[in-house]
Amino acid sequence: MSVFKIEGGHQLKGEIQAQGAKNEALQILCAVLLTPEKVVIDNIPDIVDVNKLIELLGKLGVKIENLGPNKMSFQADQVDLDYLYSDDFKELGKALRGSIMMVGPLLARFGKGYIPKPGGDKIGRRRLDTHFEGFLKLGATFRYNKEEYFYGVEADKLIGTDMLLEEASVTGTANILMASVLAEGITTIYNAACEPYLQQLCKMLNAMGANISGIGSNLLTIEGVEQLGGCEHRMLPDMIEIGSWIGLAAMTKSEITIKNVGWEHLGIIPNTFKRLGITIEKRGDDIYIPAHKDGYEIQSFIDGSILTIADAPWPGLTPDLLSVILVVATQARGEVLIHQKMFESRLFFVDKLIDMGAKIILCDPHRAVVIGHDFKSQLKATHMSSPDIRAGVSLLIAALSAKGTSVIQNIEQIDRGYERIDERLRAIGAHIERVDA
Ligand SMILES: CC(=O)N[C@H]1[C@@H](OP(=O)(O)OP(=O)(O)OC[C@H]2O[C@@H](n3ccc(=O)[nH]c3=O)[C@H](O)[C@@H]2O)O[C@H](CO)[C@@H](O)[C@@H]1O
Ligand SMILES: C=C(OP(=O)(O)O)C(=O)O
Repeated sequence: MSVFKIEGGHQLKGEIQAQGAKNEALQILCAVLLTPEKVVIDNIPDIVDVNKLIELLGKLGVKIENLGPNKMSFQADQVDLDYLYSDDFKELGKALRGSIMMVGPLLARFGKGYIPKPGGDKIGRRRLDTHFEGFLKLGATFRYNKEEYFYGVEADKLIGTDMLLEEASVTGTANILMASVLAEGITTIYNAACEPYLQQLCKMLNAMGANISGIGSNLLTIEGVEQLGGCEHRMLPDMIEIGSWIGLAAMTKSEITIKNVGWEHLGIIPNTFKRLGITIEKRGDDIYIPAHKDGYEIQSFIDGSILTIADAPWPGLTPDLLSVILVVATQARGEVLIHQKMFESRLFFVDKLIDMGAKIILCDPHRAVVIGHDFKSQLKATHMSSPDIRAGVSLLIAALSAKGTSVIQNIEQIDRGYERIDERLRAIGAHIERVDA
């Protein structure tokens, strides 16, 4: 097993290109199961979770061709449904969160979809009720094997209906949407999640011949069609990675340009970093972050009270950036309350930051107050383990800004979502090595 060895305290400089979006990729790749025709996908991030899903598709019989860097074609014309009953599927299927989104397409096209309880980050309860309630509404039957943690849905035919989701679940909306595009009649999904990931999925499905309206809103209307065809699709840049690089630049006082970010899809993210006092310049489709030589100052609310940064379903702030925002605040001038509303175990990594000398009070599992050092005191290097993908990258950012050499274990968590992170960071001057432990 490898670890990252990081010598902190160096300024970085240069350009970094954002990879394709992980969470979009997981949806888009599942959608290839909806058609026997060829689907060409570009800007696929070369990361562990995505590669595992591609492996799963391959084992299901999907023909996969490499068409160049980050570009592949997929053809699901000979799907081997027997694979769904294999032990191999039970093992591989539970290795990532995104595999759950194979259920909707399989149910819609083949009348059955099975999946072991999916993995993903251990960041609190991650229920799947929204997914299965949606399938039930479309007419499917549901069974769950408690011993094996194995879920299954079956239906001879899906019938469109109106549904109001209990919560705007990202993967839940994608799953139900992919089932309903081939259902008979009209389906409406209200309280639908509408992240750019989902907008992209809707656009792709329409390019395949689906009839979805309301894209980008929380009310999707889907007129079912009998079959879908092939298409070409290009993934957006990963907004979570972009946010991570903004945080990295500020915290290491580095001048960094993030190339081709897809500004119009970043929502509230740039403004949230501006709230922390970080200067973000739009240069064409790039983000330019100057070196923050004099630090950065957290804004207060208009009435002078302490700023709160909280997550919310899109177009609110994605919960996946709160860990990065928290770590960046540890060197800001001022204080902020970080409120992680969605997940109850995502803030525990702050213990490590406190060990490194950060001033943080964990008020409860959802809220932490951060009092910034204004660079008057550097964080101290330490040994730490990456608990989840975003806490992992946040600890990595902390280590790059800290004094001395840190070691991060369990870096598979970071590799789940960040493509060749060590190599790309070295290219802009980071002192980071992947070493065998
Ligand atoms: C593979 C993938 O795409 N993963 C993302 C997806 O996970 P995922 O789709 O699993 O997450 P969900 O959107 O279903 O829900 C996330 C959590 O937020 C809670 N919740 C959700 C909606 C809501 O309106 N209120 C609410 O409290 C849920 O109960 C759950 O605890 O969306 C999450 C929320 O953006 C992200 O953190 C994950 O990176
Ligand atoms: C929580 C995340 O991923 P997953 O849903 O795949 O665990 C994430 O990307 O931050």
